[in-house]
Amino acid sequence: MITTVTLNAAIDKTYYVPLFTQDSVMRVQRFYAEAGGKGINVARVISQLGKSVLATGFVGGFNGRFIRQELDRQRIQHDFVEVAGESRLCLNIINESDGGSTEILEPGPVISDEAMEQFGEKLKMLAKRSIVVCFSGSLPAGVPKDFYAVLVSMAKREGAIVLLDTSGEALLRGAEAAPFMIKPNEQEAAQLIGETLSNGLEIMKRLATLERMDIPCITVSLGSEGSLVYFQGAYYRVQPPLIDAVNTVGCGDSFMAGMAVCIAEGKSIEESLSYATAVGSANALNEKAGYVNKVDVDELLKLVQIERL
Ligand SMILES: Nc1ncnc2c1ncn2[C@@H]1O[C@H](COP(=O)(O)OP(=O)(O)OP(=O)(O)O)[C@@H](O)[C@H]1O
Ligand SMILES: O=P(O)(O)OC[C@@]1(O)O[C@H](CO)[C@@H](O)[C@@H]1O
Repeated sequence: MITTVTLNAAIDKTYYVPLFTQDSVMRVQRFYAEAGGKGINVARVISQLGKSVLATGFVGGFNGRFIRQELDRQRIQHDFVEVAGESRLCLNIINESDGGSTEILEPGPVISDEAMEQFGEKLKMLAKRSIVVCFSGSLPAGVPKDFYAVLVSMAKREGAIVLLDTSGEALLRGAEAAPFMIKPNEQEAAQLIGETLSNGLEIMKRLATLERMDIPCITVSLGSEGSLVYFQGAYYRVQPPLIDAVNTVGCGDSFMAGMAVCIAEGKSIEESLSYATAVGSANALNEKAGYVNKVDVDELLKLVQIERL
């Protein structure tokens, strides 16, 4: 089984407006409301790829009930810790005139010590049954900055392969617990090494050789440019096909879903990266965030290019 963890779950609302203009009244043409937050997106995409997955984390309030109901409707197994307060609402406004996207993300509920303890117990039990545990997204308020580091170590002790996709200090601290894979974007990678380098490959190489970083797989994702990857001493560049992107929010989560599926099935790094790249690109073809069509994935996979550097 694959388990995905979303500590800061959300209702993701995607608004399509003809022209996004600041300081104006805008009428929404089409909109979607989905169970979201990065780990939940990962779970949904894994399920759309036809694989078994369970989503866990914290949910609360009316929004939390909506999230559980949506997961039930989509037949995705879940086991969340209920918390006081409301799970957040995250807005993604797509400007149809140029395809640009503006995200407005609420902070989410404050997590109590008791809820954190309860979650730790749940995670131990789930990680024991999981081949892969994938942690994704920002930390909610109340949670210590090293919470991912604690959870990553816990899941590893239970025998799971751990993937971590987060940012800022949560990533800096979480990376120290040596998950199997991290997926920073270029800016986050630069933050990890503590300096700005203009060349993606330079960033990648510096990152991979940091002594405190004992991570077998580091993927620096570059949007439509694909990704630069370090895996056990080797470097790769992966190039997605050229597509007409509709909504790129959730591409990173879809990439993580592809990696989780392949790692759980023991696929080679080349196969895993190619597949994950196709899954990431397939998400961009969809109006909803964290949604893929398996037929698109299979077609795009034929066009992904991977080279060992
Ligand atoms: N416009 C695009 N065209 C083709 N493939 C894309 C595009 N955008 C993203 N992808 C694919 O998805 C992968 C992950 O995307 P990206 O680098 O945008 O992740 P991210 O910044 O973590 O996204 P998010 O946080 O919104 O989920 C890329 O490496 C690439 O393979
Ligand atoms: O605040 P976080 O957890 O970093 O990001 C949350 C979020 O922007 O990420 C997803 C897209 O990747 C959206 O579903 C969600 O709203």
